[in-house]
Amino acid sequence: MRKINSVSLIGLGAIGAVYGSKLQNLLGDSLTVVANKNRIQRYQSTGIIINDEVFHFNYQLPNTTTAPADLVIFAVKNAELNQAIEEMKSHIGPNTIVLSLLNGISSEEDIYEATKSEHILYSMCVGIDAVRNNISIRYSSLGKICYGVRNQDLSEDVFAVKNLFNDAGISYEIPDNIWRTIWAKFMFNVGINQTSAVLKAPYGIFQNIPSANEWAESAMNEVVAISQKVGVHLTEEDIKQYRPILHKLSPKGKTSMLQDIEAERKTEVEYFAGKVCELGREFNVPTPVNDQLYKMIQIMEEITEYRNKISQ
Ligand SMILES: NC(=O)C1=CN([C@@H]2O[C@H](COP(=O)(O)OP(=O)(O)OC[C@H]3O[C@@H](n4cnc5c(N)ncnc54)[C@H](OP(=O)(O)O)[C@@H]3O)[C@@H](O)[C@H]2O)C=CC1
Ligand SMILES: CC(C)(CO)C(=O)C(=O)O
Repeated sequence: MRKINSVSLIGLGAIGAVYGSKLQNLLGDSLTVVANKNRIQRYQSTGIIINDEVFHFNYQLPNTTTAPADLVIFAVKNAELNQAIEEMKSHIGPNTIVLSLLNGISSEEDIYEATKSEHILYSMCVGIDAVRNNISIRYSSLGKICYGVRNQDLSEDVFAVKNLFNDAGISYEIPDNIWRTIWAKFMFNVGINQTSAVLKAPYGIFQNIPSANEWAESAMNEVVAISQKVGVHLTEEDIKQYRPILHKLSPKGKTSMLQDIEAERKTEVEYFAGKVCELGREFNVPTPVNDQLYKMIQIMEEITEYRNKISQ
C-alpha cells in the first residue's frame, strides 16, 4: 500500500492554512508550502495564526529544484491557479497524487491540461467556515474534504489519501460519484457565495431571513436546470440537502466571495455565474438570476478598482 510521506501545498489562505495546519501537525517539515519571497516574508514575520495558535511552516520558493512530493495540494483561488500550477511543476512527478480544493468545476481539468498528470483526484471541501484576515484565520467548523476518481474504480491513490487524512485528523468522504458531488457544491457556491457578496451578508442572514435564502436558492435552481442538460442530474433535493450544511456554519462566518469583496480582492465570479451563464447559453437554459449576479459582482469589482485608482 502506498504511503504519503511528503506533501507540497500552494495557497496558504483560509482553506490551505487550516488543512495545512493539520498536515503540519502530522508531517512536520515534510509538509512544504510553496510561496514567493514576499509571501514568505509576510508569513515568517508573525507566523500564520489559526484560531489563536501560531504556525510556522517549511517554506520553499517556486521552481526550486526539488524531489517530487507524494501529494500536491492546490488551495489558491481560481484566477490564481494557472500561475500556481507553473510554480508547482517541479513538485509533481509521475507518481505524485494531486488534489485541488478549489471551488468550481474547472480546476482539475485545468491542472490536467497543464501537467497531464494521471494522478489527479477530483475533490472539494464542504462545511468549513474559515475566515481569513491577512495571515490570521479563524474557523469554527473544519468540514470535510470530499474526493475520489471520476468514472473509474477507486485507485490506490484514493486509499493513500484516506490513510493520510485518518492520520492527520482531517474528515473526508469518498462519494460514489465525485463529479456529481462537485457539481452540487458548485450549485451551493453559485447561490450562497454570490448573493452573500452582493448583500454583504454572513451565513446568519441566510439562516434567519427566508427571502435571502430564497434568492440564493433561485440562483442554485439555474445550476440544477443546467445539470440536467449536461448529464449530472442534480435535483431540488440537492438544494434541500445543503440547507442543514448552511445551518451548521457559524452565523458570523462569511463565504470566500464575501471575504474577497471585503478585502478588495478579485472574486471567483467568472468561475461561478460566469460559468453558469456560459453553459446556459450553450444549452439554451435561461439564467436570469446569474446574469444579474454576474453583472452586479463585476460592477462591484470595477468600483473597487476605480476607488483604488483615484485614491492613489
Ligand atoms: N474560505 C472558505 O470557507 C472556502 C473556500 N473554498 C475555495 O477554496 C479556494 C481557496 O479559497 P480561500 O482559502 O478562501 O482563499 P484565500 O484567498 O484565503 O487563499 C488563497 C491563498 O493563496 C495564496 N496564493 C495565491 N497565489 C499564490 C501563489 N502563486 N503562490 C503561493 N500562494 C498563492 C494567496 O496569497 P495572497 O493573499 O498573498 O495573494 C492566499 O493566501 C477557493 O477556490 C475557494 O472558493 C472552498 C470551501 C470553503
Ligand atoms: C461552502 C462555503 C460557502 C463555505 O464552506 C464555501 O465553499 C465558500 O465560502 O467558498
